[in-house]
Amino acid sequence: MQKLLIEGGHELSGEVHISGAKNSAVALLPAAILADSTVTIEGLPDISDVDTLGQLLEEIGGTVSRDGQDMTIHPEKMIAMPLPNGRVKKLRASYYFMGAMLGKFNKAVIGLPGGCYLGPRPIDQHIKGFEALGAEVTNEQGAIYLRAKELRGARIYLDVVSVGATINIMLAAVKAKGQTIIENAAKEPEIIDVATLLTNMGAKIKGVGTDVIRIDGVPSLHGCTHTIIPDRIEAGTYAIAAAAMGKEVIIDNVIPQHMESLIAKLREMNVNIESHNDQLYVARTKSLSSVDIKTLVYPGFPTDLQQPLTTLLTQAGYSGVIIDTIYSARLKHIDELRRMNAEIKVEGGSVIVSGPTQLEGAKVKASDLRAGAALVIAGLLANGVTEITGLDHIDRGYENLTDKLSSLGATIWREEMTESEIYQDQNT
Ligand SMILES: CC(=O)N[C@H]1[C@@H](OP(=O)(O)OP(=O)(O)OC[C@H]2O[C@@H](n3ccc(=O)[nH]c3=O)[C@H](O)[C@@H]2O)O[C@H](CO)[C@@H](O)[C@@H]1O
Ligand SMILES: C=C(OP(=O)(O)O)C(=O)O
Repeated sequence: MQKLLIEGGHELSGEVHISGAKNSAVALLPAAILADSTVTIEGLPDISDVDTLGQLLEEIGGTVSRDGQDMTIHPEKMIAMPLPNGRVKKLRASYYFMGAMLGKFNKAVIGLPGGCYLGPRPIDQHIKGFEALGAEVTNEQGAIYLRAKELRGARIYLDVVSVGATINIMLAAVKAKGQTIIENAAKEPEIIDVATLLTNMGAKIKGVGTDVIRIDGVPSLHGCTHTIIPDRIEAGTYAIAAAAMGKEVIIDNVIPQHMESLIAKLREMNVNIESHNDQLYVARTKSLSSVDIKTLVYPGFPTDLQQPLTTLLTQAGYSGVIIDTIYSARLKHIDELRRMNAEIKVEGGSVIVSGPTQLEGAKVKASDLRAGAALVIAGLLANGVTEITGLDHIDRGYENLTDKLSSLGATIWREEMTESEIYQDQNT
């Protein structure tokens, strides 16, 4: 087990290349199950979620080969292997095996997913969708059992705008008989990416990127090659790091239109940020202004950048208020930031961050992926050395974080933990 060490106070400059989007990757790979022939996904990020999904595809009989950022999946010999336990618990997106296997085999057994703890993360809307398509769904000892004689298109209104439910219902519906209409669908760019793959596989999908998606079922889907979109959350994390410590940072391989809410907020904070083609240019300014932030579904401010932005707000004058309307309990970074001298209060559903504050290096723990990102940015800002544990979370979503930040001039490295450090870490 390793820990991450950061000696703070070093300016960032240079160029960082953004990897493929985690939240697309984790849906594109299960989507390959639906094809009858070979699917290649190009530009995948080198993160543990992708490794785990590759292994799960092999568990159900797929042949999977990896060539750098590309993964080729041969689905011909896949079977409806039950996956009630094991790897499915390591990540959130294993829930996409429900929709994809139901769509392909009319049955699936998938253990309830893991992933970041952000407060309760129900999947009732996914299940409502599967049932509307004709599946019988039961929860037996922590695994979801899905069975259908045949899937038939249906009109499904999502009570909550959900990325996972929108994609999962698309996966289950693309081969169902007749038309499926998803109303109050989510509009995230990753959903469009998945629909693009499915369309290239032969699916008939209209309206993606709006809140009504229409799917006309087709009897079979074929293989294809698909290139993933860049990760707007990884790009946003580097943009926030550059706003904190950047002399001049170029963030390469981004779609700026996917990042408008963040760019607007950073400008409101007085950060120097410009976009040009597929690059962002970011530099810190002498004084940052506080802003208030409310996370919303896309195109609103993403909940996945709420925690990193909290760190930046500790550097801004006066007080900024953050309200996470998607995951109100996504707050586990706060105590850790307080250990580093941050002044943060939680009142009702509001997080009030005061600043500017000189952060101090400390031993802290990443309780989830973006809490980890928030702590890394705090480490870049802090006096002295910050030690971060809980790297398994960070490794789920950030490719080569240490190398990417080192190449920008950060002093950051990983070290093996001693047995007593591991013991202490596991008991705190
Ligand atoms: C793998 C992946 O893509 N993860 C992303 C995805 O998670 P995920 O797909 O799990 O998040 P959702 O969009 O489904 O969740 C949005 C909100 O809907 C609620 N909800 C969701 C489903 C459901 O059946 N019932 C229900 O009540 C959730 O509790 C949450 O409050 O979108 C989140 C919101 O942008 C991001 O933080 C995650 O990074
Ligand atoms: C919450 C996240 O991921 P997951 O849904 O995979 O847990 C995230 O990417 O910030």
